[in-house]
Amino acid sequence: MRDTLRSYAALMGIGFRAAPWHATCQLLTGIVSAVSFPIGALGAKIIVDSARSGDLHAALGAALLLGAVCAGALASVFYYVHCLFTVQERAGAVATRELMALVGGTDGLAHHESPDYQDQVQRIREEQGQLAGMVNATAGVVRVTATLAVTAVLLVGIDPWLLFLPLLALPSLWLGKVRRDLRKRADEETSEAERLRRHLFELGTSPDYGAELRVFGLTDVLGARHRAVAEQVARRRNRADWGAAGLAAVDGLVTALGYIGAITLVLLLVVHRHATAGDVVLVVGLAGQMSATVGTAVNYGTYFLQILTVGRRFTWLRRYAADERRAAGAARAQAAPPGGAAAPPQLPARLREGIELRDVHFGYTGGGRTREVLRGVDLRLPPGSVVALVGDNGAGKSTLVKMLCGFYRPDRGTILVDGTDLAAHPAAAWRDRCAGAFQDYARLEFTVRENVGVGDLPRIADRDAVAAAIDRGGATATVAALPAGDATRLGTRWPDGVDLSGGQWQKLALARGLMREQPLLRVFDEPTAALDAHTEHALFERFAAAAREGRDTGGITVLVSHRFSTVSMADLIVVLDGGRITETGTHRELVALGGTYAELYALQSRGYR
Ligand SMILES: Nc1ncnc2c1ncn2[C@@H]1O[C@H](COP(=O)(O)OP(=O)(O)OP(=O)(O)O)[C@@H](O)[C@H]1O
Repeated sequence: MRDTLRSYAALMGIGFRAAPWHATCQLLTGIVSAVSFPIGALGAKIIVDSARSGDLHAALGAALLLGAVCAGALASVFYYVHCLFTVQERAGAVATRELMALVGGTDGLAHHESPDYQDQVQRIREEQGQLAGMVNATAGVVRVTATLAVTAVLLVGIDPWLLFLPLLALPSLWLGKVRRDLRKRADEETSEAERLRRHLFELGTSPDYGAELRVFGLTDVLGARHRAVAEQVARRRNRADWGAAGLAAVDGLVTALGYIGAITLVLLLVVHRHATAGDVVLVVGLAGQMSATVGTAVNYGTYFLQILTVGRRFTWLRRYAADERRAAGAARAQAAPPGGAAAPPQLPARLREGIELRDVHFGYTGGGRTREVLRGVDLRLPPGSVVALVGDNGAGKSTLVKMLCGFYRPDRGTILVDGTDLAAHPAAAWRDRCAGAFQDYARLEFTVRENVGVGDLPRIADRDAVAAAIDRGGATATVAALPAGDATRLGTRWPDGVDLSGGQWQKLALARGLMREQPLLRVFDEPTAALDAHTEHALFERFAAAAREGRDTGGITVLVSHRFSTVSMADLIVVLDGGRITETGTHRELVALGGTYAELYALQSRGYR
């Protein structure tokens, strides 16, 4: 219950924060328009009764009241609709931003691997439009409640038994909830299949996979799989829809019987002179309106509950993010030096001792089990050094790089930065001192300048700094050849957008990773796979020279590459195998050792001869 209230408050908060005036007016104008119909029916009753008793003044007064009520209802409906759209639009933007902050704002990456998390995020993505709808749903429920309340008062005035008419809304609401539950269960049961269906669609239509699909002739296979999955989803959802349709028929029957019963009762009252002709008009009007009101009540009630479900997911995400923050805070507190000050330790301006990994273990958790990927890694990265990580695919190189960046916390062991546990530092403070380029670099469809400048946000508008980073990334010629130079917009979905080759995108990602000038840690996790070996070698030679020049800050450069011509220039080479370090040393030392490195180096060198 507390969760439900919290979810409700969160979603109403989004609407009221986004458009406070319009949200308030939507609720108020909703009430005005809701009571106008029963009041109008009352006006009709007074007109009929006054006409029958020959009271012209009362009849004309009631006619005037009716006209005023109609005018008020029309005006309030217009403003209600205006408020509805305004709230919906503004709240949608606020909700989307909050969602982006929740998903992208957590310190680490571990949540992206949790199936539970992915499932919630996927569903919330599909239903995100509803996050903005709570003010609308509440206004709808308030409107229906106001109509039912005024109707009940008017009916009780004729005969208390007529109260059963508005009370018929209750079974209708219950049947509506059962119908909604049927559909919800079907959606939940088909959510995995639905994800697969979307993935197949994406594979079949994305330009990224076009070449492979054609080479392997996969289009038909994907189509057949898509058909099978779509049929499975449709079968399950159809079953739920038929069940819901049956319940809707029962609901309609109950409402119709209620209508007939109310009119019969008031006619009997007239026959026994306990009611007037005007009462018949009033009951016919109210009962006729009742089925529409009950229908609206069911729709808004269902909509309300649906949004509440999305709200619970939203609250779940919020809580997840808060738990993550708390866990990071607890880890920081635990890692803080004993007897240290309450404030977190400061990162040094320059590294003196370097970075040290002590018995670091880490595993990815999925499907209820953890698979260990790093097993007792002990490693010292000296200040100002260029360190290369090598090893077979899946050896754990990228995982180690991500741990150094603070994206994952070790399951066991510690990472020390100048002797202080990395976990003791706020994640954001450490990330501000890191830079890098990764295998899965982002293709940001902004201008070239922004694409590179986001690598150091405070200097994004500094054209010289961006040009220098583009030069360091070896992308000057690429950018010069673009129609508007560094102001060229990238991406084919924009009218003036230009697409780049894989290698050109990678050079921009490299330039982005080189925007920060004096980070304590710079990582290059195979960001040059699309470049030829000579270009990669030349670029890394320049990076290494720049890193060595900047040794006064003690910054460490870690690079991952499968090309030994690049790796050989590092000050320290680390060979990883199955999550363990098997060899460390300089190129010369490792060749002399005659182990895995020497063997692989010899193999690649022969290939180049
Ligand atoms: N997000 C993840 N969730 C679960 N397992 C993962 C994840 N990322 C990597 N792994 C697994 O961890 C192991 C190490 O992966 P990692 O990417 O660190 O290797 P790598 O040495 O960088 O490989 P490559 O040279 O292919 O890039 C692999 O077996 C991989 O399947």
